[in-house]
Amino acid sequence: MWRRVASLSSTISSSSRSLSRNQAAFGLSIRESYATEISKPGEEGVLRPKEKAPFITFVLGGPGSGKGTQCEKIVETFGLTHLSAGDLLRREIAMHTQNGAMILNLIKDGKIVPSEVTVKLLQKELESSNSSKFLIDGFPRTEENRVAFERIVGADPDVVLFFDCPEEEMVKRVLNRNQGRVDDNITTMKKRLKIFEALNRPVIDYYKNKGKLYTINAIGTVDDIFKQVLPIFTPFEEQLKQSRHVNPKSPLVENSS
Ligand SMILES: Nc1ncnc2c1ncn2[C@@H]1O[C@H](COP(=O)(O)OP(=O)(O)O)[C@@H](O)[C@H]1O
Ligand SMILES: O=c1ccn([C@@H]2O[C@H](COP(=O)(O)OP(=O)(O)O)[C@@H](O)[C@H]2O)c(=O)[nH]1
Ligand SMILES: [Mg+2]
Repeated sequence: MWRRVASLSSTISSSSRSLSRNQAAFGLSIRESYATEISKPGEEGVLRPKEKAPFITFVLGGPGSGKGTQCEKIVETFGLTHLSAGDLLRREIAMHTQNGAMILNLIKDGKIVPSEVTVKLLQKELESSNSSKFLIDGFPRTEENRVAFERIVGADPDVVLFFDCPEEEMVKRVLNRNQGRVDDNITTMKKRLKIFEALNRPVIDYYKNKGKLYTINAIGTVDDIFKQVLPIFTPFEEQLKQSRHVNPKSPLVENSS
């Protein structure tokens, strides 16, 4: 669904001037204009509503706060498609792509990869997916990331989760993670915590001010924490039920028996 809509993005950017005119004329935002179909011959200048924008959840929290772990539970229960920005970047390293070496150096040093690189990777995944409900894990890390996503993808999150965890706990978890990650060591972890406070906090505050932020106390067992996550999605029940990838065991799927 999203792929079909987003494939219009090249048409849109190549005719941005006429699009702005159309947007102005119809009072449409970029997000809404992605959800329209360009008119057929004989219907010039008419933008007809076509597809709904995707349901997007951003998952924020410091390193080791449990984002990835809770994302797995959310996917299992609600069938959203999980896109981990960190995993996409690590895949670039593993595949030795053009940006692979640069990404590796930044991750080793706990620094943030240029927004354009990360947003393009996310955009590719969003466009090639048949899903219309996404969990974007570990992104946006900075205000610049947030603005770049808005500009390039042209979508806003419906929900922003923030896993709030004390630093000592995050350090303990990261040092015990055991996934062989180049950044799971005390030196890089200290840098990552500083970068989280300096660059990710403003993003968290931004969504708080927009009324989209859901703060979760990330201390406790995985299941206890998930109990706080579950009700956040209840108001979105109808939208999530329409997902093609929804897990049949999801509490949001009506029992047919
Ligand atoms: N509630 C929890 N209590 C204890 N350990 C946890 C909890 N949630 C996750 N972990 C563990 O902590 C480590 C970091 O979790 P992860 O989900 O990878 O965090 P993040 O994606 O935020 O860095 C992993 O080894 C994970 O198994
Ligand atoms: O949008 C992103 C996501 C991740 N990273 C880099 O990838 C690392 C690991 O991110 P991930 O989300 O996998 O780490 P987690 O918070 O889950 O431990 C970060 O420290 C950054 O160096 C980045 O630059 N931009
Ligand atoms: Mg993670």
